[in-house]
Amino acid sequence: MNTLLTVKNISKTYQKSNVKAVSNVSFNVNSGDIVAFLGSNGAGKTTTLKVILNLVSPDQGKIFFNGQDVTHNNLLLLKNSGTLLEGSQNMFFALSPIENFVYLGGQRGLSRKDAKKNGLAIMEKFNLIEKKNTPVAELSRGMQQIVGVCCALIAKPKLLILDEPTLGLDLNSTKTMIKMLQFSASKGAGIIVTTHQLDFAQRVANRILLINHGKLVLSDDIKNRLEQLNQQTIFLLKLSRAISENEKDKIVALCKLKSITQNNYQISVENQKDLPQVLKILSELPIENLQTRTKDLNDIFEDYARD
Ligand SMILES: Nc1ncnc2c1ncn2[C@@H]1O[C@H](COP(=O)(O)OP(=O)(O)OP(=O)(O)O)[C@@H](O)[C@H]1O
Repeated sequence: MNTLLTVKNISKTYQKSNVKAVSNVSFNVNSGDIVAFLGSNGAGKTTTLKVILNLVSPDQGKIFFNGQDVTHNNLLLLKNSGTLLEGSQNMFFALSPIENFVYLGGQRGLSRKDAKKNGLAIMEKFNLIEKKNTPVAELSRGMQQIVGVCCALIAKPKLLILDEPTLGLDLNSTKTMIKMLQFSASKGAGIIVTTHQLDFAQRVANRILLINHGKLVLSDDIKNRLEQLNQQTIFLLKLSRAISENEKDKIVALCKLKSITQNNYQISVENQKDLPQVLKILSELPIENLQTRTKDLNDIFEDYARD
């Protein structure tokens, strides 16, 4: 798959607040990629997206689209991308979804007929077709979000940049969103999606970018990273009493022990050869409940998005 977007060494300090929001960030988005761009509040995700879209000018670094430098002249990027940015509206609230599709589709070179057809086909998938003539201002927040995503997808762009597209969406709409994004990626689109919903990120994306205090701290294939993490065995234990100091010493000599709540513990066995010995220690504890669990994106996030 070819590289659609290259972000190279971008940095941005906001003069007003003197905050270094983005620090030397680099990554690629390939055709067919769904990249989950994750990080805590204020980590620098939106600023990075705004630099890509030339809405914020970087202090250093370059943006390339299809190999062409679009850092300061992003017409090519805008022509080939669909965006949904947090807090800024990519549609007109006084207009209905259909009117927005026709206007925004027209800007992207679509005929009225095709703009309507594309927009309504997406609304239908979200079961929202009966609202096609209702002004966007009169829709619920979740519905507005869906119409925003329809507008971003209207011209079947090569690059999709979606800032928190699942904000306010119910379970069914989130599932539809996952299917739509995966369908677009299967047709060759490259997608960057920011979200705080890690289960959504894990279900939709094939790659993860994690930013912390403006610095990219992880860029990896999600499956690979989870497979690596799940070489470990994790036990969740509920005991009838607290672990004694002596028991604690035996456990931490072999594995990691984390106290969750009173009498509830998590034990992570990193080395499989230690498992028989760990099981022996566990068999001597007053266990009320024992579960094993696999690691997920929450664990990656906890490891990398610390202060
Ligand atoms: N226009 C601005 N002027 C000054 N500082 C800003 C501006 N926009 C963002 N910042 C600061 O830059 C940092 C990064 O903000 P940004 O919006 O990029 O984070 P984010 O990762 O998108 O956060 P969230 O998940 O909360 O949306 C924050 O400390 C924020 O206060």
